[in-house]
Amino acid sequence: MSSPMLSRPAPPSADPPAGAGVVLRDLARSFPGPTGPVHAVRGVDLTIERGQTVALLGPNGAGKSTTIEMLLGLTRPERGAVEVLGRTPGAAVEAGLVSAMLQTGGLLHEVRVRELVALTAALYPRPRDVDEVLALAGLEPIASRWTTKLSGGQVQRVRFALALVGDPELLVLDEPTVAMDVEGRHAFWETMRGFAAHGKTVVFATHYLEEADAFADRVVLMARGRVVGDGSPNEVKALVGRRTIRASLDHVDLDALRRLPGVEVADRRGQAVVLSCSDSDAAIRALLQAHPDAHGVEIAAAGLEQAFLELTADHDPPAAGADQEAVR
Ligand SMILES: Nc1ncnc2c1ncn2[C@@H]1O[C@H](COP(=O)(O)OP(=O)(O)OP(=O)(O)O)[C@@H](O)[C@H]1O
Repeated sequence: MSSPMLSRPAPPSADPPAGAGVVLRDLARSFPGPTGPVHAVRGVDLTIERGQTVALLGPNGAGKSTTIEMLLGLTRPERGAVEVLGRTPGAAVEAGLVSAMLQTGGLLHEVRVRELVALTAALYPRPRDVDEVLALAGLEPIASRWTTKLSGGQVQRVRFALALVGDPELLVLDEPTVAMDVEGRHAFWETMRGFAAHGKTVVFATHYLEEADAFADRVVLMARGRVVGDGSPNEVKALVGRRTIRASLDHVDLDALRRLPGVEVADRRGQAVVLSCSDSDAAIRALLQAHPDAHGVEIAAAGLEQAFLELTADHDPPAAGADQEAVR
């Protein structure tokens, strides 16, 4: 992909865009690979309401970027249809309704940060105030720096400013916080929260389970070119339904713990035992009855990572040539 943002001149128009945020219907796309076609996206159906913040979560090669490229009209689908704010992707971009922050693409050289944000603002019919955007993206201290003199995290923040300055209705972000440090990531998501609170639609791809969990209203799990789970972060976790009980117990027989009702797996981690449960209510009752001396007892819902691993395990055969890697 050649550009970190989509920013096109738009005819001035005050008409509110109609329709759902994004509709993807039976989208499919494959690429030629060394051992046959790589089926990057294999029939994705998704409707994203306006105002939703949706995380596309999946491991490397799941098809997130290809889906995003089709959503933005940068890649033509082999099959299926895309509608963005009631229009074709191209028309939505032309109207200045969509901005994107993609994984690749450099910044314009020979300009300073502030100039670049101002130049981009001039492409849009109703841009945001440049100083406000510089402040939102945490760029005030480096506003007069040349774009060639920035760290990876600073480049990401500039790209974020460029995506925000057009005040789009839909913001599409492909792994936006890669290269940001923890503080930068935190500030980024705080700003995104403010953006989404104005009723804007946000779609972002991420490997970071905690980001999807903390920021999205809805998590769409993708694996091997398909949607394998879809719901709120809590619903996705409930799809698996597993909970973990952790307790400190002296002199306990792990095999006996494994035989307790509702317990699937029992492990020892230092002083504690950890029980992975299919029925945590039954398991905790049985555990406390058998071991009234148990202390430091904690029950936790499954993380998204566990949900992801269970939902994608042996779902279907891998796409030809598609590398399967673990989520971070
Ligand atoms: N232009 C292309 N040519 C050939 N294969 C491609 C191309 N683009 C994507 N692919 C392949 O399609 C599959 C899906 O890739 P895609 O980039 O959409 O996944 P992803 O979920 O975004 O992964 P990542 O998290 O690593 O960015 C991968 O196997 C990838 O190698």
